[in-house]
Amino acid sequence: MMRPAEIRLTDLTVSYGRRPAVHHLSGRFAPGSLTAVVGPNGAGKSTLLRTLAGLQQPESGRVEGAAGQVALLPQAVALDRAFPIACLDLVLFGLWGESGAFRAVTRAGRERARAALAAVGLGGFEARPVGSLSTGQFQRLLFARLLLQDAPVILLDEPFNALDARTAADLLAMVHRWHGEGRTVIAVLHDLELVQREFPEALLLARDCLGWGPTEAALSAANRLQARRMAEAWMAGPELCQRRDAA
Ligand SMILES: Nc1ncnc2c1ncn2[C@@H]1O[C@H](COP(=O)(O)OP(=O)(O)OP(=O)(O)O)[C@@H](O)[C@H]1O
Repeated sequence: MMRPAEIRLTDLTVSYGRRPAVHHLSGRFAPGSLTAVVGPNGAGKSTLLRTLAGLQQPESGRVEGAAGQVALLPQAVALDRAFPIACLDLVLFGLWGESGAFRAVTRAGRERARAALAAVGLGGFEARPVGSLSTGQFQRLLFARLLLQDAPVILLDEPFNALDARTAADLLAMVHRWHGEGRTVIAVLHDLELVQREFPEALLLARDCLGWGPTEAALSAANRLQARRMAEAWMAGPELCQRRDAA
C-alpha cells in the first residue's frame, strides 16, 4: 500500500443546481486519521464522500490529496444487488485498478480474492450469486472488495446500517485494522454513541461545517444543537448561498 497523503479541502462548495449540499468547507484529514462524518439527513455527508472519490465535481473551492488514493463503499441503498454475478467475481472488481478491466485476472489475484472472502467470514461463498446474499452478508462482501482494493484512503457511507451486532462488530474490527495499518478512514455514521466510543475524530456537517477535530469537541451539545437548527431551516425551504450572492 502507498502511504496516504494529507487530504486538504479549501473553501469547498458542492451544489445540485444552485443548491449547495456542501458549503464552504475547509480543513484537512491527516494521513492515517480515523474520522466519523456526522450530521442530519440531507447534510451533504454522501455528497462530501462522493466528491472526495472524484465522482462529483466541486462548484467552487478545492480538494487536494485524494485523487487516485481512494476506495469508496457507497450507501447500501445506492447499490443494485440484482446483477447476476458470483461473490468471487464481485470481489475481483477490487483489482480493476491494478489489472485493468480487460486484462485477465491472475491466479494470484483469485487467491487474494478468496483470502479476502475468508477474512470477512464468507469462506465458501465464492460461487454464490450475489443476489442470494442477506443484507449483512452483502456488506461483508463489499468489505472484501475494499480489502482487495488496498487503497490508502477508505471512505465508508453508513457502513453499519441494518446490520446485526455481530456483523457490525466484525466490520468495525476491519475499520480498526485499516486504521492500524496507517490508512486514512472516513466513515459517515448516524450512531453517535458508536462514534464517541470508536472514532477519535469527527466532522459535524450540516451543509456548513459545525465542528471538525477531536470527537468530543466537534460533537459538543452546542454544535449538535446548531446542526439541528440548520436542518430545520433547510427543511423549511430551499435557500441559496448567501455568501456567493454577496460576492
Ligand atoms: N443527485 C442529486 N440531485 C439533486 N439533489 C441531490 C442529489 N443528491 C443529493 N442531493 C441533495 O443534496 C443534499 C445533500 O444530500 P446528501 O445525500 O449528500 O446528504 P446526506 O447527509 O448524505 O443525507 P442522509 O443522511 O439522508 O444520507 C440533499 O438535500 C439532497 O436532496
